[in-house]
Amino acid sequence: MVQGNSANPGVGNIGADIGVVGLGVMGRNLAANLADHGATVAGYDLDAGRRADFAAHVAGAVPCASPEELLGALKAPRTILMMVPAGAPVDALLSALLPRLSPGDVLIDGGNSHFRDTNRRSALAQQSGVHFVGLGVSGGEEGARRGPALMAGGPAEALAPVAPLLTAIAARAPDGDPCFARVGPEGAGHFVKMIHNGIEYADMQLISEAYYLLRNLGGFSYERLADSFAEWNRGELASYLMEITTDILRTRDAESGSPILEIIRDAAGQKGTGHWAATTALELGMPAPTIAEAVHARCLSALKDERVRASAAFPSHTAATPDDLVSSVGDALLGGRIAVYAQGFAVIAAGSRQFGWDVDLAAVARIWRGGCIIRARLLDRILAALSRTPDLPNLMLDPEISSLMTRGDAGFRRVVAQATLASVPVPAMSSALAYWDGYRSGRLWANMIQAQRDYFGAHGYERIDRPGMVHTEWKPA
Ligand SMILES: NC(=O)C1=CN([C@@H]2O[C@H](COP(=O)(O)OP(=O)(O)OC[C@H]3O[C@@H](n4cnc5c(N)ncnc54)[C@H](OP(=O)(O)O)[C@@H]3O)[C@@H](O)[C@H]2O)C=CC1
Ligand SMILES: O=C(CO)[C@H](O)[C@H](O)COP(=O)(O)O
Repeated sequence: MVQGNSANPGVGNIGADIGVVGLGVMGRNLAANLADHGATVAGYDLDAGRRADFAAHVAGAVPCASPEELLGALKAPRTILMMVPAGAPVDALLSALLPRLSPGDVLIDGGNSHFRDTNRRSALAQQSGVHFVGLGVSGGEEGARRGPALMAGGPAEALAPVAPLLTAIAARAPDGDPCFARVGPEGAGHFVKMIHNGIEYADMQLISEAYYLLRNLGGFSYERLADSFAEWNRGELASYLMEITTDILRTRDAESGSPILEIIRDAAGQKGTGHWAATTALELGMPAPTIAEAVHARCLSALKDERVRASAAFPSHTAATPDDLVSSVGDALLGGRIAVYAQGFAVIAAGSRQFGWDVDLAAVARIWRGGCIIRARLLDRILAALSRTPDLPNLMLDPEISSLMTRGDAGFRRVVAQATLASVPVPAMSSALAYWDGYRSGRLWANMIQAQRDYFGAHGYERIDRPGMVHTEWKPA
C-alpha cells in the first residue's frame, strides 16, 4: 500500500483514501466525519494554522503542505474533495489539480458553487478523463461533522466508486434512509443545493416574521415566544430551523445578560445562493416570489441607517391584537412553508426539464429529511405526495398538502391583514399568501396586461373562444 511519494518524501505515499482541500468550517469537519468512517484523509489548506488544526483533531490525518503533496499521498484512482469558497478559489484549484490528475480520478466540489460553473468545470475535467462531481452539502458545521445531506451531480460512473463513502458520512433520515443521492448529471447537485438555500432563506424569513409579529403585535416576552416555538416544533411545523429558533429565543447575551436578540444588529448578511435561486427562477420563468422576497428582505434589512431615519419620519399605525394570534401565526407559518417548498420544487422541476437532467423530485425530498438546514416534518408529506404522483406540477395540488393549506387559510389571511393594518412588515407571509391566491385563481388579471401590451405595442393576445393570436385596433386611425 505505501509506495513512497516522489512529490514529497516527507509525507510519502501513504495511500490515503481521500484528499480534502480547504480545511475551514466545512472541510475540517467533513474530514473528521470521513475519518470516523474508516477513511484515511489527506488534507491541504492555504492556511498553515488550519493544516495544524486538521492534524491535531482528525484521526489518522495526513496534513500536506501543497496540492502536489496531497496528490502524492493518495491512492489511485485519486479522490479529492474541494471545500473552498465558491468562484475564483475553485477555478484556481482546478488549474492546479487538473494537469496533475489522471483519467479515472474523481474531483468533487463540495462548496456552494453556481451550477453553471459546475457545468463548465465538468466539461473541462471530462476533456482529461477526470470525473467531476458537483456535490451540494448541507448541514452547516454540525452536519458536516455528524452527517450532512449530500446532493450529488455528475456522471453515474464517477459517483459509483465514491458513493459508499458519501453514503456512510451522510445523515440518516428519521426512518434510517441515508441522505445521499445522485440527483442528476453535471451541475444538477449544485442546482438542487441552490434551491435548498432559496427555501432556507424563505423559511428563515417566515420564522423571523413570526417572532417579530408576536413580539411587536402581541407584546410577547422572550420566554413566551420560546414556549410558542417549542410548542409548534412538536407538531406539523417541526423542523431544524424551528428548533434552533427556540434555542436562540432562550439565549441571553453573556455580557449584558439581556436576551441575545436585543443586542444583535438587525441587518442580515448573505453570500449569494439565495440570490442565485431567485434569479434562476426568473430565468426559468417559474414563479418563486417568496424566495425572491426573502432575498429582498435581507437587502432591505441591510439599509439599517436609512430605515432608522425613515422610522423617525413615518409613524407606525396601530391595530388591535387578535385573540387567536398564536394559532393564526402558526397557520401563516405552515401555509407559508408549504408555498415556499412548492415554489422550490417547481423550480427544480423546471431546471430539470430545461437542462435535461431528469431529477427525481422524490429523491430530493427523501435526502432533505435529515442532516440539512431545511429538514422538516413537512418533507414526509412532500415525499408521500411525490411518491404518489412523481410528475405533480405543484405540491399544492396534492390533496393531503392542499388540505393543510385550506385548514389554516383563514388564520393565515387574518395574520397578514392584521400585520398590514399595524404597519408590521411581513413580506414573506404576504408573498406566500399572494402566491397561493394567484395559483388557485382560475382567472387572473393578466387579460388586462395582455390588452395593455397589445394597445401600446401591438403584441397581440389570445382569445378565450378560439386558438391563435389576434390584435385589436384600439383607437380609430
Ligand atoms: N459554512 C457553512 O455552513 C456551509 C458552507 N458551504 C460551502 O462550503 C465551502 C467552504 O465553506 P466554509 O468551510 O464555511 O469556508 P471557510 O472559509 O471556513 O474555509 C475555506 C478554507 O478554504 C481555504 N482555501 C481557499 N482557497 C484555497 C485554495 N486554493 N487551496 C487551499 N485552501 C484554500 C481557505 O483558506 P483562507 O481562509 O486562507 O483563504 C479556508 O481555510 C464554501 O463554498 C461554502 O459556501 C456549504 C454548506 C454549508
Ligand atoms: O449553505 C449554507 C447553508 O445551507 C451556508 O451556511 C450558506 O452560507 C448560507 O447562506 P448565507 O450565508 O447566504 O445565509
